[in-house]
Amino acid sequence: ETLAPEQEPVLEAINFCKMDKDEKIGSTCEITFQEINEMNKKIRPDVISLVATDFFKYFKLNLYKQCPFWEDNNAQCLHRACAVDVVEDWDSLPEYWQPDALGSFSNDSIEEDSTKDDECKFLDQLCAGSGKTTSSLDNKLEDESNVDYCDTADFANRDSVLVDLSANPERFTGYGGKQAGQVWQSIYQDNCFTVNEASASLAKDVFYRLVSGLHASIGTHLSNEYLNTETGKWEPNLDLFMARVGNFPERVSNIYFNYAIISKALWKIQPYLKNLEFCNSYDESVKTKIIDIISQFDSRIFNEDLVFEDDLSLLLKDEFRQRFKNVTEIMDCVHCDRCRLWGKVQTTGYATSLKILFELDDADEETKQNVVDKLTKYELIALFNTLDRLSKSIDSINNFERLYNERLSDNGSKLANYFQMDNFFKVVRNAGKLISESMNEMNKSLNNSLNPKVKDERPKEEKKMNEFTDLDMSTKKRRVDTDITSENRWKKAWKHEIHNLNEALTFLWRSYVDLPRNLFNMTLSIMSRTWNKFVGVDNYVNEHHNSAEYTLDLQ
Ligand SMILES: Cc1cc2nc3c(=O)[nH]c(=O)nc-3n(C[C@H](O)[C@H](O)[C@H](O)COP(=O)(O)OP(=O)(O)OC[C@H]3O[C@@H](n4cnc5c(N)ncnc54)[C@H](O)[C@@H]3O)c2cc1C
Repeated sequence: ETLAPEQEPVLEAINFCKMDKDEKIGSTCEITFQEINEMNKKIRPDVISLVATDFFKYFKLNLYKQCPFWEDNNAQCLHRACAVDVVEDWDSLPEYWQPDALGSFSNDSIEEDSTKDDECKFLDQLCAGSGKTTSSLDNKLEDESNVDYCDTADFANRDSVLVDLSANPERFTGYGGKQAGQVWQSIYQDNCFTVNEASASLAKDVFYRLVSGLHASIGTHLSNEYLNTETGKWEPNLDLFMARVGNFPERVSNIYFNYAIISKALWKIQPYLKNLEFCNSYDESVKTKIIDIISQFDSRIFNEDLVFEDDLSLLLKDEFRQRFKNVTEIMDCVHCDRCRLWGKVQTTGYATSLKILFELDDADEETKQNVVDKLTKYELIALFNTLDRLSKSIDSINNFERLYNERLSDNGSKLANYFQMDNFFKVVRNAGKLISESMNEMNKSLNNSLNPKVKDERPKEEKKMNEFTDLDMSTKKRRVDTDITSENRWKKAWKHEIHNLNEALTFLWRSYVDLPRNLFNMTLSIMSRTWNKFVGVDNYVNEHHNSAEYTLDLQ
């Protein structure tokens, strides 16, 4: 789509998130970026307090599972930041978590009853007698269903550990390099559907956006909580965010897209949540929070009916489900435990939302209720924690916007005129490729001029594009001129000439000043050479480099 002429000056003034806040976030979503920003502001406090409750802050995973897809040499990320603190110190838990308060529960009984989900029992006790959630978990573990988008049997594995998510925040760990790249590459490769390409295209698009949105959300968190080695504090790193996410509007928009997916899934199960009983003492407040959050959502946010609407739908849906299941299992190939933990939480959250979105519709009311009742508590925990991750990502993106503008105004340069607050999200309609390419280049030169230390990953990204051939990424144009305006070009040329003139005059001046010394050195050298010749010895006086010699620095 081409731009209306009156928009062009505004578009020239865009910085990294080249999206119009008033644009819709995708063809399957009747909602704009701005509407999601506003929605998120309203729910954020409730989401924060919900995931901090005892029901939602624990998750279970198997940290020792082998990578099922390729030969893994069991290497581990050994940074402290990669580690996960599992729940071992039971004494540190609040009173209502203690074995006494939980009746018959004890560590001995855990070891004896190894056929069941031990720590699940621990959680189940919290909701003792509360019916649905507890019993549905048990049912679920026995009932091998074919509507799952992730492997829920993992939650019943006796090697699994219970983890307090609030004690293991998702942040920068230092994990990366070839191994992390291999995991991402294989996740993106799962996007290659074999069924009829045309009918697969929308599903493929949804799949790609889900994965890319997850990737971008992780990138946002690791940039938002980055260890500043000078202060020892975890703080936002704007440059890192720009390099990983901010300079790629598509990635930012995929975070919003994932937000739409999760919130539509929650919107859809709202009528069937009545049977869920969380925990006696928290039941009411937890439920109230959930209802308050979901009541802010809007059914227009995502239209799942469009994704699998033609004849090939069933086949495609099966393939989609299996491929997404693979994505959740690839998490077992992640060498950094902390990253694996959050990767599992989020892929389980997405898998749960896909199950709700794509498996709930054809059923009658009773069957729908049954599907919701059968959600395991870990699926619910993952679903709400994934909402929290996305909600925090969106919050952080808005904060990075503020930091970016602050930096621009600190520089006090004329460039600030190009980046007014309102322009942050202004977009190139439908992210027209040509414009976005030139904007990327402009951002690059701006970043460099704002902060010479800015780490620009562009060449690396370009290099890696060969490895990620399935990714739909535009090829970057070679930069011809890094100046932004013709005014700047004249300024630069003027400075350049003045510098050269200065160099020439200094050179002349130094030649006159150095003349007597140079004449003396020359005479001495000729005399010594003549004397050596006269007495018949080799010439041992070599010309030596004069440190005082002035070199020209012409540009
Ligand atoms: C499951 C998982 C969880 C992780 N969790 C954490 C964590 O909690 N903390 C932490 O510090 N690190 C985490 N990492 C590592 C992190 O994601 C990066 O892999 C790492 O920081 C190295 O980044 P990179 O710049 O080399 O490129 P990577 O992020 O590894 O990306 C590889 C390539 O993918 C493409 N790409 C990048 N982002 C996107 C996107 N959003 N959409 C489409 N394509 C994209 C680019 O071509 C890029 O070169 C995790 C990795 C994985 C696989």
